[in-house]
Amino acid sequence: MVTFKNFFLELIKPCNSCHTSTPEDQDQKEVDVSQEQKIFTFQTLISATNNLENKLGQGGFGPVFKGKLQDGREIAVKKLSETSKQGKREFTNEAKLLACIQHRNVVSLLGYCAFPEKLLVYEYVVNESLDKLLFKSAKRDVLDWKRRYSIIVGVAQGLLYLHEDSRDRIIHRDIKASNILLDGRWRPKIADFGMARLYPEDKTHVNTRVAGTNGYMAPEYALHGNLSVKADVYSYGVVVLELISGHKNSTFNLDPECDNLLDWAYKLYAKGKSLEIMDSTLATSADPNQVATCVQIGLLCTQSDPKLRPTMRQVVVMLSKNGGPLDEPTKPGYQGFKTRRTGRRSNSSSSTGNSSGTSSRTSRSTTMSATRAVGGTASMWASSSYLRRHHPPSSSCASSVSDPYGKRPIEG
Ligand SMILES: Nc1ncnc2c1ncn2[C@@H]1O[C@H](COP(=O)(O)OP(=O)(O)OP(=O)(O)O)[C@@H](O)[C@H]1O
Repeated sequence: MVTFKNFFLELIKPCNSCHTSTPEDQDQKEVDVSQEQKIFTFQTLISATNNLENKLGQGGFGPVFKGKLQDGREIAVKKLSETSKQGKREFTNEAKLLACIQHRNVVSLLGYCAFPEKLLVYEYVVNESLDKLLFKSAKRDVLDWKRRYSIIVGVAQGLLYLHEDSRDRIIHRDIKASNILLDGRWRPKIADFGMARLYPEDKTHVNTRVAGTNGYMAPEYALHGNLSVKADVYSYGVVVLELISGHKNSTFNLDPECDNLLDWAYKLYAKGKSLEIMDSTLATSADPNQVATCVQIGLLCTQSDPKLRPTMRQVVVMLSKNGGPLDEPTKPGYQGFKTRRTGRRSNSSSSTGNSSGTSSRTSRSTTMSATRAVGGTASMWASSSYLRRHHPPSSSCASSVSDPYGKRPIEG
């Protein structure tokens, strides 16, 4: 049996010699050479975190603590909660994927401790997560338009790297404001790879069990478990609209006619009033053309049909000065979904080796996640009588319903 320690050794050694091709990545590599991922002793991390005292937050698989290594580097330490069964798998998944990733818009994994506690050690990202500033803080105005725009661009570049330019092609599956950390220069770093999936180059999508967070999950993924890079594009679009408006999609309640932030943004866009979704704290800093472009990009990314959504490469081009005219977005949400959902989901394109047994498990997982995982219009369809009729909850899913973090286990 491969021990946890051996697992990491096998994993990390070859990745330290990963080759990168672009000059930008080579810059990054110089930094990484001096900060190789390593095995930390439990004692080192206990001292560094002052006995796991300074808690930064609580994630799906355990608490995160702030610490400082003897060499002065600040760290964030994620501890696998003993009670978390799904956490063990997410924990290993996160380490495995992050060990091979090097990009300025993706958080760096510095190392780990396997015994007696399982701990992952990251660079500490000083301004912590975007959600804390955007939704929970009176300090929202520190995020002026220039910063928000650079977050929009940086997250797009990080996702493009994951989808197309990293050694393994990766779908993050849980892009949301709390998984975007901001460094001292307000540059975004994508974090939390517990649920990320590799996907084969020759497949456009895979069928999988659903895992994700309320308000950010693409409809085809939440309902059918159809996972492709376009699920991340959708979540990215939600984050873009949240950044512009300062409102959280899943708790949006500004307009009784609109089920969620996406509907509201589309309604105003269709009336030629996109700028009205803008957070009032941006009034003095905003560049109206950029804001309008970003609203349109957010709406293009959250279109119900994944084929209509742009790729992250196209988003990066749209955000560049030479982006040119943008397409007209179609309505976000579940438009067109009712008709596609009438048949049983086909597994023909699955590359995950789903047996029929897995398939029915996928269907049940999908139901439960969708019921509590998508906001606004999405929750309308997710919790609709249609969904209950076609995907009745099963006892095997019941335990997941009580998961306070809205996460679902990933398959092996
Ligand atoms: N490297 C880091 N630097 C600074 N703060 C961090 C770092 N990693 C995590 N945090 C803080 O710890 C909190 C918990 O992180 P974690 O990724 O475990 O969970 P989450 O994304 O908030 O929730 P969930 O696991 O349900 O998605 C984050 O919201 C963030 O504020």
